Amino acid sequence: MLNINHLKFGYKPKKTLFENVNLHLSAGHIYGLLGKNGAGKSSLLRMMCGLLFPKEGTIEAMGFMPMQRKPSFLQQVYFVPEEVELPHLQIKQFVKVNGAFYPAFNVEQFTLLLTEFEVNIDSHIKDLSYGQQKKVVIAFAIATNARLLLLDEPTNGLDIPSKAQLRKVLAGHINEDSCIIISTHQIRDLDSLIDSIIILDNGEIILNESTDRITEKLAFKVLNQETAAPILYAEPSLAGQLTVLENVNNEASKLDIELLFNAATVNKPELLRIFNN
Ligand SMILES: Nc1ncnc2c1ncn2[C@@H]1O[C@H](COP(=O)(O)OP(=O)(O)OP(=O)(O)O)[C@@H](O)[C@H]1O
Repeated sequence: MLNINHLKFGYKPKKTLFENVNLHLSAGHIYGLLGKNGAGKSSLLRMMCGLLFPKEGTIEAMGFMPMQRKPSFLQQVYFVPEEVELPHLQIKQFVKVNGAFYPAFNVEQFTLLLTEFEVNIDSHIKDLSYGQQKKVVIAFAIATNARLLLLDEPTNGLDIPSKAQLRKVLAGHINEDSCIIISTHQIRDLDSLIDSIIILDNGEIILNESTDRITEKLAFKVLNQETAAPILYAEPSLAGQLTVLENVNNEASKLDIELLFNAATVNKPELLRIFNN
C-alpha cells in the first residue's frame, strides 16, 4: 500500500529531519504514528500525500509517486491536517464543490456521519465552532472513501462523545483495501482503534509493529516487588511501578501505548534488539 525507501528530507539545506527512513505499510490496517514534538510526523504525512517532496529516496503509495500528484492518485488519498481551515460556504456548497474531486464520494454517508457528529448539515461553515468544523472535515474525509486516509491529531478539538463517534466511524471505514494512518499525542483517545504502531524518533523509524506482536514481545505490568525479568522501562505510580518487560515467559498483558512510547525512546537499543531478534 505504501513503501518508503531511504527517504531523506529536511526543510533547510543543512538541517536534516529524516536521514534514511524506510517504512512499509499494508492495506487493512489502522496505524498510529507516534513521535515527540518536532519528530516529523506531520511532515511525513505530508510527504505521503505529495504535499512535500523527498530530497532523496522514494515514496510509493498505491502504485503512485505522491510527489507527481497525479489526479488518479489524489482521488484516492485524503489528508486531514491538525489545523483545519474551511472556506466560508454552506456545508452543502462545500460538499458539492469538493466532493466532485473524489469519484467514490458518498453524499448519503457524509450526511449520516454529520448526523452522528450532531452537526446540522444546513449550517454555514462560519457559524460552526472549531470542533464542529473539524467534524465536517473528518466526515468529508471518510465520505471520500479514499483508500489512504491520513489524519493528523484528529481528536484535537473534539468533545468526549465525538471521540467515541470517531473511533466508531473509523473502525467501520477500514477494509482490506484501505489504510488509515493517524498521527497523535492523544493516544488514549484512539488506542482501542489502532492495530499497528509506528514510532518516529530522531529522524528514523524505531518501531513499526502490530499491537499483537508488541504484546507477544513485551509485557506491560504493575510491579510491587523485584522481578528477574529484564525491565526495559519503569515509572512510578500510586499502584506501583508501571513497567515494560521483555516477555520472556509469554505472558498475556494489555498494551499501554504511552509506556511503550517511553520505553522505546528511553531504551531504544533494547527495543531494537527485542524486535529484531
Ligand atoms: N514549513 C516549515 N519550514 C521549516 N521548518 C519546518 C516547517 N514545518 C515544520 N518544520 C520543522 O520540522 C520539524 C518537524 O515538524 P513536524 O510538524 O513535522 O513535527 P511533528 O512531529 O508533527 O510535531 P508536533 O508533534 O509538535 O506536531 C520541526 O522542527 C519543525 O519546526
